[in-house]
Amino acid sequence: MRRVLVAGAGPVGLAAALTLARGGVPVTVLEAGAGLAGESRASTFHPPTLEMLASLGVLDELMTRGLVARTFQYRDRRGGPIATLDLSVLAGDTPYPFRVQCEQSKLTPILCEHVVRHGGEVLFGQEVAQVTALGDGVRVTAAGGGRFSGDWLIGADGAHSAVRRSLGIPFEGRTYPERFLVASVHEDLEALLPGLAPINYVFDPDEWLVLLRTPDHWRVLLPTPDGSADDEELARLPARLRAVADPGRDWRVAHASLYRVHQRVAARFVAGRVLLAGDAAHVNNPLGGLGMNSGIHDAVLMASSLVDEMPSDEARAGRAPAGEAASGEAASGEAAAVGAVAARRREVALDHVQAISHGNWARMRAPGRHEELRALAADPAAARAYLLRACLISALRP
Ligand SMILES: O=C(O)CCc1cccc(O)c1
Repeated sequence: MRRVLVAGAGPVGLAAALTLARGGVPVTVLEAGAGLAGESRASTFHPPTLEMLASLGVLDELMTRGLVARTFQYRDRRGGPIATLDLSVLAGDTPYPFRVQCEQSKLTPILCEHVVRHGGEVLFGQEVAQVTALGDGVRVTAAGGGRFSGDWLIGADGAHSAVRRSLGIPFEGRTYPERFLVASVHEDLEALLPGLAPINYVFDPDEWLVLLRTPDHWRVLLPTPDGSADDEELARLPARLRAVADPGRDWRVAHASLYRVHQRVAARFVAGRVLLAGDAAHVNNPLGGLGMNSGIHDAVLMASSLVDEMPSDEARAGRAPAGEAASGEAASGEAAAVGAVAARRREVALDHVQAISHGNWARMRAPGRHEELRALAADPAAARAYLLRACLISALRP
């Protein structure tokens, strides 16, 4: 047996699968849905993610579907622009000193096609029901009764991860007091609010918001108090949007959804020969666009460690001339190296992803930061230091 199983065919699971398939490791992706998910919350790709997608051979295809965003803006809801940060200050740090705005649902078909092209298997309608540890591997039982075995399993099956639940790994943290209402609209917001950047964080002590461009829409994120029915809040949406900018009629809303937002981190990202990646391992609020990006980083780094540590069948045969015992030692060495990567990813989730996204949420309503942000934007060295952290470049450096 030499195979890695991946639960979940979202951007995280498929990035892991493509890393494995390109590294010559046989991989099977088990996806509960009948096809790739069409819904798309994440919509921004940070520079280090672009570097990883380039090394996986899929960046050009993503770039043809997305928009390059070289700047983002902090604004005051009443006073307009405060400061525009320019990612060009990262030109010495990354070949991609910009963000790419593109819905995750445009990336997953590209990744899936490349996984299959590199010999990987993607099976739909296979919902993970149970995970069982075997001596040197793992067995997955699907809800329909199918059984799959592998040397390792990567659980990339989202915030409600069946893999994490099956292993009984706690997922503790907090739920934000407000719900997030996200509307995708067919309006030209640059005409309504001149000077907008492609990504705009609009501060206000009473009602902050985010305005961001995707290839197909502008998106508006409005925090929404708890305690009212979803229908009631969706009925209030036209008036709330007209209060942002008034075109003299209601905004054209393509779709809108209301959801709760959590900050949670799994107690462990590795248990035996099972790894957790992306939302299965950690969830955060969407401010700063860190969820999918850090999840892709988990996927590529964990899968790369498996490629490095899982010897080919030929190498394994050469490495273990003394039979079972030697092969067992080799296997425990693999597990230790992979476990160290998983442990580092948990530190990154806590010290970078959770800390930055929560700080972004706190800043949206906090008064009196305008001068500090203007000074930051005007000082290239300070802006670089800030953006290295905000774009998760620092999180990947030793
Ligand atoms: O900060 C970002 O780039 C993403 C913010 C965001 C907010 C709401 C929905 C969403 O898709 C992204």
